[in-house]
Amino acid sequence: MPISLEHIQKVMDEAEVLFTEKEIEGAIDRVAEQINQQLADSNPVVFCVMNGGLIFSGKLLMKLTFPLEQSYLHASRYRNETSGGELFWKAKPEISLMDREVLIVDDILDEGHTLSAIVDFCKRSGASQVYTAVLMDKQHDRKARPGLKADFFGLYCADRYIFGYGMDYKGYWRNAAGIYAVKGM
Ligand SMILES: O=P(O)(O)OC[C@H]1O[C@H](OP(=O)(O)OP(=O)(O)O)[C@H](O)[C@@H]1O
Ligand SMILES: Nc1nc2[nH]cnc2c(=O)[nH]1
Repeated sequence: MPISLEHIQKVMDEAEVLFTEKEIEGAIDRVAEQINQQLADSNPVVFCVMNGGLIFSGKLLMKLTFPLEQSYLHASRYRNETSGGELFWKAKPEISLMDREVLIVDDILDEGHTLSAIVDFCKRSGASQVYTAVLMDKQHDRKARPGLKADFFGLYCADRYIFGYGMDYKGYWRNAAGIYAVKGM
């Protein structure tokens, strides 16, 4: 069934604000500071995980103050749905990862299957070290493996379906300048 714009607007009107733009920008500053301290001499290639990682990557990259290369990859498990399925590669990295330090930047670590599969792929492709950075870490006990964490993360969020700052609700509201939870989800 096609999604109605009325429904999309209603979801925003009824959503709960979890984090304001100011709070998120503070978190991005903190993540950037940690990455600047740890990766400054590593000449990394930084991959944005499309689509959700777009806004966090863009904001983060401008705060990194050392030489790096930037690229993107596109792997999706949700494909505009609100529950995850099989990982589907839409674009694998084009740049060689052989003997490179790699930083993967994504919007959210939920169950972590997406990030784990991307990290495994990078290691199999010859990366010497793979780091991960996510804006949000969702709190629950369904992680792909117990204790799974990103190397760098911005904020913890509740076990709700969230959108904004790159994260979508059915393909919409990636542009929302805050992080919102869908009512009832
Ligand atoms: O930790 P997981 O449970 O694997 O979920 C996290 C992934 O889900 C979202 O991607 P999605 O597949 O929705 O694609 P998108 O980035 O295009 O929204 C998000 O951007 C992460 O990549
Ligand atoms: N937009 C969005 N994508 C996700 N992918 C995994 N969890 C989420 C979530 O809560 N929101």
